[in-house]
Amino acid sequence: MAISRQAQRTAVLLINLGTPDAPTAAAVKPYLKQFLSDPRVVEIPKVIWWCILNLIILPIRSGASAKKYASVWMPGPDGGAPLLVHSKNTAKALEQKFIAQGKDVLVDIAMRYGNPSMESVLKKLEAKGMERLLILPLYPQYSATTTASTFDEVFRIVSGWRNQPELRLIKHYHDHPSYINALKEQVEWYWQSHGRPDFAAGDKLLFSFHGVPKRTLDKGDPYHCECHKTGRLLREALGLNAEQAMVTFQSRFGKAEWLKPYTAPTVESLGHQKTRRLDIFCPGFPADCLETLEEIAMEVRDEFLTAGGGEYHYIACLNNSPAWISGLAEIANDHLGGWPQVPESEQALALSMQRAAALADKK
Ligand SMILES: C=CC1=C(C)c2cc3[nH]c(cc4nc(cc5[nH]c(cc1n2)c(C)c5CCC(=O)O)C(CCC(=O)O)=C4C)c(C)c3C=C
Ligand SMILES: [Fe+2]
Ligand SMILES: [Fe+2]
Repeated sequence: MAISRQAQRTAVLLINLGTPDAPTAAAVKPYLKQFLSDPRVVEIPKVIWWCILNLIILPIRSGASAKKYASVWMPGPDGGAPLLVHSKNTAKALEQKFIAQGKDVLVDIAMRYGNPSMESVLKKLEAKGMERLLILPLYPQYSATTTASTFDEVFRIVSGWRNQPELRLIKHYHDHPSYINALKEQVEWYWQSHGRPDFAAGDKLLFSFHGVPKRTLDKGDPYHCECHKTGRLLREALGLNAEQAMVTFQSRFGKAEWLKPYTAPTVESLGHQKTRRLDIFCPGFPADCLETLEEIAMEVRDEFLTAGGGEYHYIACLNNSPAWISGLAEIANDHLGGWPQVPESEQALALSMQRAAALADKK
């Protein structure tokens, strides 16, 4: 099919990790298989890992994970996997933000694993006349396991195209003032309605980031440093010290050593110490997902309470918070600068079509 390039449009593509299509073992299995077969994610020799994955992990984990997904699945016609629902809402809100700023930018969301696949969304954008493409991974901290894998997949897909778009990539924004400000506002917004912890009385705030194997740090992956920088900047923005607000790493997978301190044992030990109140926030996850809603808000909560801890407060991820949507627009705008603008008449036409489509969506 011949695709019109007359529109010369710029697109911002948000990319998140991915999630199964349904909370069932049958749907979780292919998603996990695609995810865990990525050599950027699991760096174990191919043949050995193929056997472990297909003969042990997938048969056992698919069913167990499906039950966990079922416990957080969002109901209703706009429901589904939380990661997808929140990421889609973020893309819609960002598109609205650009329209309000008078910018003609296409915005969409794709998943690295599962659906909507990066390939299908890129094809859709190509059909809409995309000529310039900004990749914005929903990973504020760079890691080869996530960001690099996403970039690899973009290159792989467009390498097959005859007419390629101009391409820009956002590597990280772990210390971007707009991101830090959105995190700070999210924590303070929670405290406005649930009271602020009494840090002088020993209450704690914990920043839990997704873990990665320690050997990735030894090999030079900057993820660990970037998580700590985010943690420090957020702590300073909230006026707290390193004892009051700690950084930990969650979601350990397998037997190898991962980044420490681990979230669950830290929380358990705070429970044993009879910590009066523990607030926990996941700054590295822009969207709530299985790892935050099930692991942190349910499993780790139980461990804290069982160990003898007092109040446990889970602070939701940024999701669609106004400060985050403004922050994302600023992060994107920093990288869109200098790209040729479409002629004004074309831009006005594209914008009015976009507005009409947005209005039709609302109805
Ligand atoms: C080898 C294993 C894994 C690495 C390395 C890893 C890195 C990593 N992951 C995220 C973000 C997310 N991970 C999520 C789920 C998830 N992660 C792993 C394993 C590794 N992650 C597994 C097996 C799963 C699936 C769930 C399970 O079966 O327990 C999610 C949530 C997905 C959802 O559907 O809600 C996110 C988000 C980051 C940021 C990261 C490295 C920096
Ligand atoms: Fe993960
Ligand atoms: Fe988990």
